[in-house]
Amino acid sequence: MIKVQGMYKRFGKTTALDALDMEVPRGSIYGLIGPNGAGKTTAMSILATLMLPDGGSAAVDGHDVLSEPMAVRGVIGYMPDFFGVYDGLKTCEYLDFFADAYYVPQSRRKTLIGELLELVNLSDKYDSYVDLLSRGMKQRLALARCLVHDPKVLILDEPASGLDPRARAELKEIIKHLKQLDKTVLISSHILPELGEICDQVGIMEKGRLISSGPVEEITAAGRGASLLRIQVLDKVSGLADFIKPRDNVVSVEQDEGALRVIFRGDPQSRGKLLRDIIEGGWVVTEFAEVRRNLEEAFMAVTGEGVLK
Ligand SMILES: Nc1ncnc2c1ncn2[C@@H]1O[C@H](COP(=O)(O)OP(=O)(O)OP(=O)(O)O)[C@@H](O)[C@H]1O
Repeated sequence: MIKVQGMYKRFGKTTALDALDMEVPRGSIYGLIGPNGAGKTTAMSILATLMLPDGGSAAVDGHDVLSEPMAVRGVIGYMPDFFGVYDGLKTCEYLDFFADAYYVPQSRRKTLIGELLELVNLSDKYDSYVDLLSRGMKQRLALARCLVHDPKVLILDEPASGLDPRARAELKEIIKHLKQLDKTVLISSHILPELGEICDQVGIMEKGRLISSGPVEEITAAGRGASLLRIQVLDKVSGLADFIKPRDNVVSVEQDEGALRVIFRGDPQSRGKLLRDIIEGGWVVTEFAEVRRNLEEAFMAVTGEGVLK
């Protein structure tokens, strides 16, 4: 549904997108994950036809973003990371305004607005002023606004940012519902474990490139050949952490109660060598196993990032 090929974008000396390639399958919920400044917003703005790339190409539902921007706008609903609502407008008027902007006939608007407010759990706010809604409600209203023209694709830039856990959970449920309505959803976020739960596919972005992508299970299982090992020994655990840290192929070592969680980027032979070295170092090994990582750990293994928002 979305295809980006070799896309470049520079702002002065900053390269925001550096030959970005990305494919979002039709009907999927695709999570775009990356640290601040990775280029997520830039990529989404270009797909939303609000910014021109310096090179490369992108198409949404077969429409080229450069040569057919109006066709692209017809098939997408875009929710930016920061948006305003208008003072003195009621929720129903706000949606009516956007439905009008998308040429929805007046005769259909009242029913449509009722349906959209129901979809985003705001039916009881029909007559409320939009600037008085809570942040979570404004976020849901913005999502409803993206849907007035029944687009096939939704491009949501950090929709969960700044929301409390309950509001995030509500948003997640709505996004899952959108999938049932056959929408394709491209969503960016820093809230990695949550994205893992709702996304079918994930792309990990760093420095303007997609450095890893695929089904969530694949990314969490194998992020670029890195694996998560759980190592348990009878005693001297902290000594073992110091012993392992400087070794080849070791990305990070964390002590988790009595065990070590080691992100290791090496082939089975080098993993075997690590085990042999530990035993020869005098430790009694009671567990040495690969465990499934959550999305956050996969992200860190792939990007080598230690700090996340
Ligand atoms: N209008 C602009 N002018 C100058 N530099 C920009 C502009 N927009 C983005 N950049 C730079 O391009 C890079 C990518 O920014 P972008 O906002 O796309 O990243 P992001 O992944 O969305 O980050 P965040 O998670 O913080 O929103 C950053 O280095 C940013 O400073």
